[in-house]
Amino acid sequence: MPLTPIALPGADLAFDSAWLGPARADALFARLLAGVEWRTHRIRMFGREVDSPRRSCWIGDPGAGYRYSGARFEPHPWPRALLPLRARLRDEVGVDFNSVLANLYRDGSDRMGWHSDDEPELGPRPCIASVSLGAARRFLLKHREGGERLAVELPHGSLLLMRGDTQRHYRHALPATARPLGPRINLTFRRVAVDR
Ligand SMILES: O=C(O)CCC(=O)C(=O)O
Ligand SMILES: [Fe+2]
Repeated sequence: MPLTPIALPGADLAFDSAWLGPARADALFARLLAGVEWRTHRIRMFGREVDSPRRSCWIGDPGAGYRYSGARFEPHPWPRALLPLRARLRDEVGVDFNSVLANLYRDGSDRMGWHSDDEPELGPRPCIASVSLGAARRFLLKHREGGERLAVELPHGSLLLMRGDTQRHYRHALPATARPLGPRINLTFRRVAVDR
């Protein structure tokens, strides 16, 4: 299936609901679930440090680190299973992503609050490629000032691209759901400035 634009004023979104076929998506999900060093990260909420309501792992090239509470952390090395995705995204999207934030939502109560991916090391108009595996969840976007809102269901094997001014104008979130759901893995491929 091709990447298809999703119309949303001030954003630049493209979506493929079946970027990975079911067999590939199943295999990748199983390998990442078992093979990634999933950890509960500490995040700042309302000025306090709390456990994030999900498991995560930063993955990337040496030096493509991430900043947290003033410190810079080295990412985990790329699992072999992710290298074909990186190469395919380079070909199809034209971006050589050098890092990935992997998130594991163990069930419907795991979630991610409203935020923009607007860290300075991503640059002013970042391209972020979001691959989803496992249970389908609702992804929300909300304009910072205007009333525009969008909900997209992200199924197993889907790819959502956020480009251009999307992060500048919009926040996004993955809300909890009361529906009984199995685990979901999300991979956000990013290109960060390398600290060398
Ligand atoms: O799980 C998702 O679909 C969103 C993840 C996200 O927004 C992020 O990693 O910054
Ligand atoms: Fe995000």
